Amino acid sequence: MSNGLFRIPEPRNEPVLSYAPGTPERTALKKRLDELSARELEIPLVIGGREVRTGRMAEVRVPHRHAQRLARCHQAGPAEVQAAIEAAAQARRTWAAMDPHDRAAIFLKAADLLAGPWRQTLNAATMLGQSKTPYQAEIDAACEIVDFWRWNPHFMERIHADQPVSPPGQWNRAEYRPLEGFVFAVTPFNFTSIAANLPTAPALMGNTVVWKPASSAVYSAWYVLKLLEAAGLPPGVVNFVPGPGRQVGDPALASPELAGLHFTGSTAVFQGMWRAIGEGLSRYRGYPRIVGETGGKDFVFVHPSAEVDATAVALVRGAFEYQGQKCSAASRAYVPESLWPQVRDRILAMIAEIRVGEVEDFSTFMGAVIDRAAFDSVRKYIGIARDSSQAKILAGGRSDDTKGFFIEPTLIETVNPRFKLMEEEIFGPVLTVYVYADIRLDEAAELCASTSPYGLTGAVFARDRDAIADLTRRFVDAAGNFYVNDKPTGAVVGQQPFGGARASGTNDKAGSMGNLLRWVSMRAIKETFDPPTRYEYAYMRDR
Ligand SMILES: NC(=O)c1ccc[n+]([C@@H]2O[C@H](COP(=O)([O-])OP(=O)(O)OC[C@H]3O[C@@H](n4cnc5c(N)ncnc54)[C@H](O)[C@@H]3O)[C@@H](O)[C@H]2O)c1
Ligand SMILES: N[C@@H](CCC=O)C(=O)O
Repeated sequence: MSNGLFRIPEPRNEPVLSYAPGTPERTALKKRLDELSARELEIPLVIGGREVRTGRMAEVRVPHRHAQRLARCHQAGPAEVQAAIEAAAQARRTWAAMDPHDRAAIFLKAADLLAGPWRQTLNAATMLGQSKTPYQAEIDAACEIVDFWRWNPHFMERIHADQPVSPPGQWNRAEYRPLEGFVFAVTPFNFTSIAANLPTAPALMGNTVVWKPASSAVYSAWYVLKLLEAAGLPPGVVNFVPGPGRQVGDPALASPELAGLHFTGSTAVFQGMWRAIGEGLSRYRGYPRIVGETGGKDFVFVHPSAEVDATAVALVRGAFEYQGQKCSAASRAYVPESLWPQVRDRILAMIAEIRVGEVEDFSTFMGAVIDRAAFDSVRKYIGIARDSSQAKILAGGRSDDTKGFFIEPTLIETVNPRFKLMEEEIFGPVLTVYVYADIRLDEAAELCASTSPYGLTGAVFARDRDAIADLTRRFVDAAGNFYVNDKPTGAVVGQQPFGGARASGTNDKAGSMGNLLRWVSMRAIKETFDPPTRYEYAYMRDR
């Protein structure tokens, strides 16, 4: 332990670079894209710091150019999961005992490496593997990961600083112990930052981790792991076991050593995992901590006092950036009929300009959706609108999978506020709008608050201050991240802690003290300096 009350450096958010023509970051990113694109990787498992090759292979392809194979990835199964659990147990002995400042230093160093020499590797890997544009990669794979790794040590310090009072004669202490067992981190395809944060937040708090990345994002996940190794993360702290969901998930959840699940992904998968833990409860040493951030059906509610241009831009960016594949994406909007013609025409004008294509072409605003399953699923939803008398496709709706999984930004108007596309998560570039009569605003707000089972993000556009206050109150349970006059995407660590309630998850807020508290188990220590030496109490003395 340290002989000093060390202070974690004050966190600050990593500035977002512009990649504008002529900037050094643009040149560096293009060079790195060329370098990564020129070679195919073979991605092994990494268990206890050793590379493991199973020979059972999955392919990683570029979503916007699916003829190109980026990598072949070895797949884990039950035997490798068991080996990863054992490696985590072995590493826990020294990692849990390590001074928290030393653990923090590893992640702070990783943050600096990423802000500097590793930045364009993670950005390029995310662009190629997940079809993100330079800006979308930068805010995710560079800035948000750096932010997680700078802010989490700060939050850890604040947790450790929270100590009980000590009356005279005693010293009371709170110790924030890591959980007794391993944490299973299961990460989604759509954010490299989530892939980086889910294993490392519990690790920072002294836990060791078995990490299952999403198969469709294993390419950038591999570089996250290599960066952590470069920053000095000891072997066995994070064990990397890519593979099919159930092949990896079932044995991990069945292990008596499971102490926590850190999940982000779809609601259905999370609910299945929760059930599996519940049904097997008696096998565990304790009660596994379950943290899961899941799906959304995020809304924009437009008040008649809203500013048209700001509303239209928020809808376009909120709905179509990263092809609508954000849990926070605007996918349903409620617009008053008095504003709709102007808002609609502004959106149509922007959609007409938007370029969809290969993200290495820096003039694109959108790339491809992640894979064929996503492509088929989004097309199915568009087909439902096309076939319905209750909906009209105002723009987009076409798709092309000849070279990549491209889907046009699609604007749909429906006359049914409970139309399927107003209720279900689509996870693609589809925005459905219900136009309400201005005099029926109350009813529209009630519909907006109650239509979907989710409660992740939502936004209100209004200039009228009373309306802002009123709608903020009405939507109190409808969104864990609520925006006023801003799009519902783009939360920043340390600024808007992220997560939703209802079917959207446990709302433990990634990148906050709340999340880190789930990975520790407090021990209260009381030390008495001059303990009593007689058993009687004072009131007994007149006997
Ligand atoms: N709320 C949030 O913060 C947030 C953030 C990002 C994504 N999401 C949600 O994630 C979803 C999109 O991501 P996705 O397509 O990667 O989600 P997904 O649920 O298909 O997969 C998530 C992870 O779970 C794994 N998995 C699937 N079945 C499993 C099983 N039976 N056992 C163990 N692991 C299993 C996958 O391989 C992947 O690693 C959307 O619903 C989106 O809203 C939510
Ligand atoms: N935190 C991200 C969304 C993550 C989910 O996909 C945002 O705020 O847009």
